[in-house]
Amino acid sequence: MISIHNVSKSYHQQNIAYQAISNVTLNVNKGEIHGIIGASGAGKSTLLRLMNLLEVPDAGEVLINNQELTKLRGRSLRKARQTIGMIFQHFNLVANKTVYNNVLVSLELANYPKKDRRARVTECLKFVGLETHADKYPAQLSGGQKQRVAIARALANQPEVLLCDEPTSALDPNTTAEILEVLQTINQQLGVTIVIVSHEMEVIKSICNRVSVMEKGQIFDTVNIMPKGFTTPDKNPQWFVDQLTKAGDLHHA
Ligand SMILES: Nc1ncnc2c1ncn2[C@@H]1O[C@H](COP(=O)(O)OP(=O)(O)OP(=O)(O)O)[C@@H](O)[C@H]1O
Repeated sequence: MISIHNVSKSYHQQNIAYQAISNVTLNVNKGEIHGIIGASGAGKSTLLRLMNLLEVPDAGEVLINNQELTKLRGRSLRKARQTIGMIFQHFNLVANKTVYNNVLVSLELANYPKKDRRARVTECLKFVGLETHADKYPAQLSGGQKQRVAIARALANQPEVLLCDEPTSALDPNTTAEILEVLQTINQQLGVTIVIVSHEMEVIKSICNRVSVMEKGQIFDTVNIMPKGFTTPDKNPQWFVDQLTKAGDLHHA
């Protein structure tokens, strides 16, 4: 599905080159949820951004469905990129557009048939459970709801791959579980291949079936794992109290 061959990427700052990715080769198989984990600065986000050419590699090849992205330019690159959706830690929504229009933008950019746009936006918002929030603005939403809008926007053009850059790192544990559940449903019901970068071990262990561990711009190892699932979100205030007091080292005021 995604093949990265001998890819390298360096950043240049004040004439000093920093090698963020060194000669990485990686295959992400169709239908899997592939995690990328490692210490801060290991190169996780850079590797993810190389997969849709948000970062252009200095060397090596990036292929999606055997099509070499690194050889495409202009219109054909834009078309190939439509098979890849992406979501981010801080959602990247347009603040002065409604939820509906945030999703619509991605259809407009892809020249989606005009007559079908309304139905497609509504379908995507329904999928993430936000159809009643279409006229709200991002500032009126919770973090989890913002990430759902970003997911709806990423799904609008029916991508085959969804790249997720720290998708839950700005969210509390309960909202994290809700978003992981949405991602798992996208994988299972829509057959979308998912690549998820996270520094949170629990997040990676919960839904991934293959994980690459990065260190200093390289892949240290790739392992197959059995996703261990996530606990159902519990919003009951007593649950928070129990979590705080169960170790016995805190007392009620
Ligand atoms: N646009 C940039 N310009 C200069 N250096 C960059 C840029 N983006 C990343 N880097 C550097 O490349 C290295 C890898 O960064 P990257 O964000 O890919 O790591 P990461 O593993 O995702 O880290 P984190 O978990 O902290 O986000 C870091 O040392 C970072 O400072």
